[in-house]
Parts: sequence; C-alpha cells; structure tokens
Amino acid sequence: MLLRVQDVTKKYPGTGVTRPVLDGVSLQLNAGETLALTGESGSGKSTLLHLAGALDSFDSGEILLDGKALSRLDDTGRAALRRGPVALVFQQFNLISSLTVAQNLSFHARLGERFDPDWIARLTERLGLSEFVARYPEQLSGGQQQRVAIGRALALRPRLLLADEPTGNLDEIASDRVLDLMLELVGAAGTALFLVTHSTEIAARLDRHLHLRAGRIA
Ligand SMILES: Nc1ncnc2c1ncn2[C@@H]1O[C@H](COP(=O)(O)OP(=O)(O)OP(=O)(O)O)[C@@H](O)[C@H]1O
Repeated sequence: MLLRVQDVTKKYPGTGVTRPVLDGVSLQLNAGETLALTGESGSGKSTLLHLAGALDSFDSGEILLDGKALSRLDDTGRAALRRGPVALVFQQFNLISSLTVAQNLSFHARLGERFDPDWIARLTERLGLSEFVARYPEQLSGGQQQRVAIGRALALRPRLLLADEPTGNLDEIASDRVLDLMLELVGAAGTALFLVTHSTEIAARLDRHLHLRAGRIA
C-alpha cells in the first residue's frame, strides 16, 4: 500500500466554521494505481490532496505514505518527501520565472539528486515542449506552462503524483491530450496518480473514482 488515509479529520481554525472540512476520510492507493477524486466546490478535495502531500496538518486520524506516518514528520521530513517520493501539480503552476523551460523541468529532480537526462529528454519530447526549452515561463501559453509543471513533477519519477485540476485551464481537446500524456507518463514511471477533478469523464478514465461530499467519502 503506497498511501493510506485513515479516518482523517481537519478543521481550519479561526474561520468560525465548526463543521470539519474533512470529517473521517479514509482511502487507500496502491503503487502505480490511478485514483480520481471528485466532489462539489468546497467539499474538501484540495484540502485532502494537500494533506496527502504533507503540505498541511490534520486534527485526527493518520496518513501513511509508504508506511511512514505523516503526523510524525518534522519540517525536514516533509521537505524530503517532496524532493523525491511525492510530487505535486496544482492549478497555479508555480514555475520559476527566472529559469528557462529546460531548467524548470530539471530543477526539482536536480535538488532531489534524481536528475536523469534521458528521462527528462523523453518527457520534454512527449509533452511537446522541445521547441520551447530555451523560453521563460512568461513566454508560454497557459497550456504550455501546464505541461512544463507536469513534466517537472514527473522528472522526479515520484512514487506518488498529486494533481489538483491539472487540466482545469484547458479546453476539452487539450485537456484530453494532457490527460492521455499524464496517464502514459505515470505508467512509464510506475507512479501512482491521485487526481482531483470536476470532470466525471476524466474520473472515468482512471483506475478508481471516489466522490467527496461535505468532507466525507460518499
Ligand atoms: N486555508 C484555509 N482556511 C480556511 N478555510 C479554508 C482554507 N482552505 C480551504 N478552506 C475551506 O475549506 C473548505 C474546503 O476547501 P477545499 O479547497 O478543500 O475544497 P475543494 O473541494 O477543493 O473546492 P474547489 O472544487 O472549489 O476547489 C471550503 O469551505 C473552504 O472555504
């Protein structure tokens, strides 16, 4: 079992909201498996993804990644996770504006000492980024930036890719193409994918599909 979320609850303090945002959520994800999470706006999808990526803390329950309890990790342990086993793609791509496409693609992999030039060359080619490698993010379209963000995450050959609406800014055809590529590339890297989406069509293409309703798996 790669990811195990056990009865997790989460409240955001200071908001005056007493109902937990996540209210006893449990799920499991095997190595190499793809899982879609849908749910209405505000149902807690992004919160759950953030918790799985050790970006935020939870109030009770436990999240185990490769058997490691996330509640017990300190900042160093959390940072180490994101330089190797776990990679994230969010709707805001967070590309580094002072680095070229080629440098953005290899940045995290170099930091995590997982730089593999052949794999990055394959990602660059498959993601259709070859002609843009010398450009800076601001010289790219939104869809091109999105593909760089996906490539940068996969450059790590992570065990788990957490993706929050990674095709949310694309039209249907572009979104299908990017999803095809993501599925191909996570398959090639043996990476498990945990993907938040509003689209039931996208969700249907993954191995499994869970739905979150008001902080609970429906
Ligand atoms: N940092 C925060 N502080 C306080 N409340 C928050 C914070 N982040 C999210 N929330 C609240 O938690 C709830 C769940 O938010 P979350 O972003 O997880 O939902 P979501 O299902 O991903 O929504 P969407 O589909 O609109 O992105 C919402 O009611 C939101 O207002």
